[in-house]
This record gives sequence, C-alpha cells and structure tokens, in this order.
Amino acid sequence: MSLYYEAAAILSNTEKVGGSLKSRIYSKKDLKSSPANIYALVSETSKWSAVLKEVVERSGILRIERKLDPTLAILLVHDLLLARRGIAAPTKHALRVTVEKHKARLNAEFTKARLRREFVSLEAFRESVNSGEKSAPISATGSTNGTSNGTTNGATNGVTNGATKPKSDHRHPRWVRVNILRTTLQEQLNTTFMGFRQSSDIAEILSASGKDKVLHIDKHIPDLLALPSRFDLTKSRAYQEGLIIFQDKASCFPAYLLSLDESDSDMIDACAAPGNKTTHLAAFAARMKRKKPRIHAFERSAERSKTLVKMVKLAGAENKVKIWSSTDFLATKAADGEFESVTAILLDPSCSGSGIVGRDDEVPMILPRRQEPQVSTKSKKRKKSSKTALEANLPDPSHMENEKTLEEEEEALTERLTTLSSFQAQILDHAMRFPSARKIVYSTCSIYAQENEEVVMKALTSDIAKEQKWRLLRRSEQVLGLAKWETRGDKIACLAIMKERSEALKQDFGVEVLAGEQEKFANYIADNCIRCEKGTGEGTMGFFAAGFVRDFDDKRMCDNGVQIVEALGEDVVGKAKDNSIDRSGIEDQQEEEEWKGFSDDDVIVNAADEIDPPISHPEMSKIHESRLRNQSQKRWRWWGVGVGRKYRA
Ligand SMILES: C[S@@+](CC[C@H](N)C(=O)[O-])C[C@H]1O[C@@H](n2cnc3c(N)ncnc32)[C@H](O)[C@@H]1O
Repeated sequence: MSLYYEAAAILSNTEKVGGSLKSRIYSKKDLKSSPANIYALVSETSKWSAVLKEVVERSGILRIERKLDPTLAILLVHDLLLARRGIAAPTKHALRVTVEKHKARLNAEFTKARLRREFVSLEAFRESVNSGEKSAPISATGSTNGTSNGTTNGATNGVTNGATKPKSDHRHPRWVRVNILRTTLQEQLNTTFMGFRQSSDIAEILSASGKDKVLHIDKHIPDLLALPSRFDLTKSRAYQEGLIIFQDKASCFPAYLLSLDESDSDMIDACAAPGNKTTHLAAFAARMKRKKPRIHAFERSAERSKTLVKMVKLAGAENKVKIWSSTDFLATKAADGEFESVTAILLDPSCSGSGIVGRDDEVPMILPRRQEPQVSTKSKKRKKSSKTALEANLPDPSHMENEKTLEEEEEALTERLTTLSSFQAQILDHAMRFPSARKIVYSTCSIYAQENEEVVMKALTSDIAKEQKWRLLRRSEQVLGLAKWETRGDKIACLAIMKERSEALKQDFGVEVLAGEQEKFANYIADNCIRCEKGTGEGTMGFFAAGFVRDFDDKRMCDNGVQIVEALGEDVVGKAKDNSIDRSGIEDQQEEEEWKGFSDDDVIVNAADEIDPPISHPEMSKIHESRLRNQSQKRWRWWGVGVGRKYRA
C-alpha cells in the first residue's frame, strides 16, 4: 500500500525537492516500493488524469470519503478502473475498501466519460489515450477544453487542480539529431525512418499521434528531425547505438552558432555533461578538412562526468574529445599551454532550467477538486448567521496562507536567479580570458532575462570584454539558419536593464543616455540574441543563446565602444565626469565570494536530459547573505565601469 502513499507524497513534493519527477523518485533513498513501480503508476495516471478528474468529481467520492485526498484518490481510481490487477493492496486494506465501495459509481462515470468522447470501446479509448490523443477534459457542454498536457502554472510538482486551461495547445515533438559521426541523414531516412512520410509543416508533427509515421526535416539546423511527441524510438537500434541522439532543437543552436570553420583550432565545452552539445560540436568539427581539432570537455560533477564519458563514447566522439572529468572550468588557467590553441568556447552553464519542457510539464497531473461535504441548508444558514460582520470582512485565512507561500516562492526565485546570474557572468568572464579564443557562445535553457540578456549586457561592459575586445556576434554574421530564426532576445528586458543601469550611471558617474538611445541600444542587443519559446508552434523548449566574437585583425570592428556607438549613432550623449573608479575593491569582493558550487542531485537518465543541478548546497545561504549585502552596489559599479569608460572616451 506504500506504493500509493509514496507516489502521492512524491507528486505533492511538500519538501520542495528540486529536479524532475523521475529524478526525485530515483534519488529518494528510503522508498519501500520499487521506483520503477512508482514512476509507472504516476506516468500512467498522468495520461488518464483529465478523464479521471471528471470521474472522481462526478462520482462525488471526495465529498463522501473525507480521508481521501485528490492525489491519492486519482492514483487509486486509476488502478481500480484501468490496472489489470486493480488496486495493489490486500483486499481488506482500508484504502482499498474505501475506494472499492464506490466501484459501481466510478465505473458508471468512467463509461460516461468514454461515451462523451465518442469511443465505442474501452480498447479504442485506451489506444487513443496512449497515443496522446483525446484525453482532454470535457466541459459541461461536451466540448474539449484542452489537451492532456496540463499546465502547472509554475508549480514545481507538475500537479494542477484542473481548473485552469493548459498553457499551450502545442505538443512538444520528439527532436532527433542524426549523429553524422556514425551515419548520415540519408542513411537514416532509408533505414530507421523507412516508410515515414515527410511533412514540410512542423504543425503536422505537433498534432500527429504517437503512431503516425511522419517526420519533418528541420529548416534551421542541419541533420535534425522532428517526430510526433510520443513516437517511441528508445528501442531502435539507431538510438541504442548512438546513430541518432534525442536533442531538442533549441539545444542544437549553440554548437551551430559557434559556426566552426577552417580557421578554428581547439575548442572548449566548459559545462559539458550529459554531452549533447559536446557531441554536436564534435560532429561539426568532423566536417573540418584542414585541421583535426580537439574538444576539451569540462564537467565539474563526478557523477555527471560518468554520463559524459558514456555519451561521448556512444556517439563515437572519443578520439575528438578530451574529457576533463570532475574538473571545475573556473579553476582552469586560461594561459595554460594546453589551451593556447583554443579558438572557440561553448558555455552552457547551470541555469534555472525554467525553459525545459518536461521539467514541469513532464508528468502533468490534472487533479480533481476537493469537494466540500454536503451540508444541509439549515446548518448552512446557521453557520452563515453566526459570522460577525467583522469576521465576514476578514480575508479567508487559507487564502492568506497561500499568498504567503507565493511571496516566499517569489523571493526564493529572485534569490536563486541572482546567484545563478552572477555565476553565469563569472563563467563568461573566465572564458573571455583565453588568449587565442575568438568565439564564445553562451546559452541557457532558462526563460529569465536575469540569466540571459542581463548576463550578456554585464559581460559586454565588463573590463575583460573591453581589454580583450570582445563584442556581440551580430545577427547578420550568424550562420544562416540562426540569422533567419525570428525569435530574438527580449527587447523589453534589455531596455529595462539599460534603464536600471542608466539611472545608476547618472548618479554615480554623471553619465546620461537619452531615452531614445537607450531603446536603440536595447533593440540592438536583443536582435543579436536568440531566444526560443516553449509551448509554441515551433516545438522548442525555452532557450537562449548569444555569441561573442573578437577579430584580432580589425581593431575598429572589435572595439566594444565602437559597437555601442554603432548601435546608438555617433551623436550619443555621454557626459561622464572623470571619476576614477577603484576597481581593486570590487575585485576583492569577487574573490571573497568565490563560487562554492551547486549540488548536483539530479539523476541523468539519458543524453536527452538537459539537466541543471538544482541549488541546494548548504553553503549557498551563506553566499547569498554576503552577496545580497554587496550586490546592488557591485552591480551598478560593474556596469558603470564598462559603459562609463566608453562614454568618457
Ligand atoms: C546545463 S548543463 C550542460 C548541458 C550540456 N551542455 C549538454 O548539452 O548536454 C550544465 C552542466 O555544467 C556543469 N557545471 C556547472 N558548473 C561547472 C563548472 N564550473 N565547471 C564545469 N562544469 C560545470 C553541471 O554539473 C552540469 O552538468
């Protein structure tokens, strides 16, 4: 019986453990039931949850059985109605008895739910739900009001009360990258995908069922295919032998954006595990004719390093990749001879993972609403009249409790983003120090501007960027597929960041950027950045990528100041006072706040997992405290140093 309690507890995630549902199950040490059984129960119930919500609500069992909570109820009702052996508990177990008492009523509601969806048999209904088709909730009028991809409204446990409409009507396709280190696109089309119809329209893939043999060849990234979301390729020879790799389209942007050419030498993948981008880089490197570059792949976590080793081997990239297992990229010496010929760096650091599809939508569970017990009209009236006028005007205490939790959650998120953003800026700063590097691609699977545009803007105005003449890779210079990609950086966020700092600039240094020019600069930055949105018709996860370059030969081109002037026009106003800034104090602070690292407690399941370690290191709270104390002053100064100098120039 622990199976149902344990599954319900993991779904509720009251301890707010980070990571995907799968990793939460498999990393929990004290489970009595098998993790595989728990995961199977939860994911099967998830598929049916829109239907089961209706069945449970219409049967009214939550009103009668007060000890049953909605999560437990939906799991038990799933097994009662749909599992071959029914509820997995002794016949006399109290929970089993409680639910089985209502078997006739539940069965009747389940049949009605099936007929409302116009399925003549249970088999047809099952087949459809398993392929991800019509399990959508049915409204009172009988029309569907969403898909089974229930929304979580930002909740971390993947559970919704079913009252809200799912966020998006788009399914997420199964993206498959053909690994050209082992095969070719044509070979895969002739073998693994033999008999598949090719569709030029991604929309067709998004709406296809798991059984449809249809694929779409992506028009932005080479050797990338989209298949229906539930199409199972895990048992195919091609997947098991590394001929194809599951990799979201957005996650293919960074290696492609690095646009390796014959002038490139060695490269670094600074945050490599599980290795999707490392092996993608290796695939591009394999196309280089003149040189045989080496890829240095760094991974700080020992556990993840093992996965990296496996994935690199499976992809056939061992002879191209030097794996630096359990090695912190930040601890490398940029001037070390080993890295003297590194020309390109890929930075895909730990992030909030907020863009990942499958983290919060992975096992969407649409729960039935709690139902109040039926109270007789008489007692209702009595209750109502006993409330004083004052009591009636007080907010509902349960609502207050919710508000507090939301506030706390928001605060925790802000704190987390601040920490991540400063780590990301630090790693970008470090990458800019490699003497021969002339290309860097920075990426995250985050939707938050703090981890994206803000990091880019900080980096652009950092001392090292100015010293080493790094600038943003312009859209017009990007590889064609990505220059054509229409979803660009967040202009509004860029403008807000610009304004925020501009005010500080004015106060600290007397530099003023006129409103119109701020907008121009913000648009310029945003247009050179690339974003992917999740839940759109493009079928990508939420993602961000930006490139930085420096051209050794053309000093004018690579001058960061020139770039800003270029964006704003020569007549930009900059009335900088000649304030000399004591940089040493700022550097000392940064030294003190040396990065202590994240706890990497996610379980890596396969190479398709874009896993970011949740932050739960006890050292973190100490770092936060000191960081928060110093943060705002430091942030303004950091920005001020770069931009201030430019305007003084
Ligand atoms: C977003 S994941 C990378 C995903 C990977 N690029 C891919 O496409 O498969 C970030 C990884 O960077 C690692 N990491 C974080 N900080 C690091 C550091 N300072 N040095 C090396 N690895 C780091 C984390 O352990 C994590 O495995």
